[in-house]
Amino acid sequence: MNRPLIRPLILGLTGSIGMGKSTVAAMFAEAGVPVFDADAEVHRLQGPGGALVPAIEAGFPGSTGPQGVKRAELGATVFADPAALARLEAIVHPAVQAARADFLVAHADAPLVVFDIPLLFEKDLLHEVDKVAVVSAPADVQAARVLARPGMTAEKLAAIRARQMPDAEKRARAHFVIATGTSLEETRRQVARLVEKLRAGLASGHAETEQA
Ligand SMILES: CC(C)(COP(=O)(O)OP(=O)(O)OC[C@H]1O[C@@H](n2cnc3c(N)ncnc32)[C@H](O)[C@@H]1O)[C@@H](O)C(=O)NCCC(=O)NCCS
Ligand SMILES: Nc1ncnc2c1ncn2[C@@H]1O[C@H](COP(=O)(O)OP(=O)(O)OP(=O)(O)O)[C@@H](O)[C@H]1O
Repeated sequence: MNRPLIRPLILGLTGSIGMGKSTVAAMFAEAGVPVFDADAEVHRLQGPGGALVPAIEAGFPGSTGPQGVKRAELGATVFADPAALARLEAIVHPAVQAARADFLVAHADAPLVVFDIPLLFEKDLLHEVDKVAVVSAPADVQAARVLARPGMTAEKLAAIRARQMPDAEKRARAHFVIATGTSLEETRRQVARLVEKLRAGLASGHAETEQA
């Protein structure tokens, strides 16, 4: 990716389904840190009039309509067929990467930015970031949060978990772990401490694992 010579420190934020990544990303934004939301970007690119709609229609005829990509239908196709998923990713990922590069240029003066990337580890995107923070909560808390969502079932959750790297492995690979099984206030304090530390340039260059 083309980066400006002087650029912000890039903190990759990731975590498995229901771990609280979106909530924590909002806490970084509240603390004044620019946040790039990969999922939101994909939704924009695939939404009504989205830049990727024609290419996705060409690759997957019938998968789009006036509202852009019919995500649930396309998901049913590609999640059952790894070759189809790879074809979709080959359309989507370069566009997201370009949007990230633009975001970095737009925030070149910030000391710190966050790239919120749900599948950071799974899609091998470590080279896009300088440090990685993983949001994590106990498995029972994760399951309770996800199963409370409309339309979610234990079977769907199991299928999604099977496509994601286990939480313990993510934590082992992270530079920082942000615990979200606690109160929102405690998590907000962890985020504030981490922001302060990274902004101050105190984070060592080592791949240490620590609580934020
Ligand atoms: C296939 C699509 C349209 C389905 O959309 P839908 O809203 O139904 O599902 P959603 O995006 O919420 O994904 C559901 C779950 O599937 C998993 N998942 C999504 N994309 C991928 C992928 N490329 N590889 C593996 N798992 C994936 C995630 O763990 C997620 O929790 C959409 O997921 C998509 O366009 N994926 C390809 C782009 C991509 O890689 N996105 C990930 C963020 S960059
Ligand atoms: N300490 C905490 N930190 C973060 N979230 C918390 C905390 N305590 C409770 N929650 C709740 O847990 C839920 C987490 O949902 P959120 O959408 O942030 O997760 P996510 O990991 O982004 O999910 P997904 O990957 O499925 O999009 C929210 O309803 C949030 O209010």
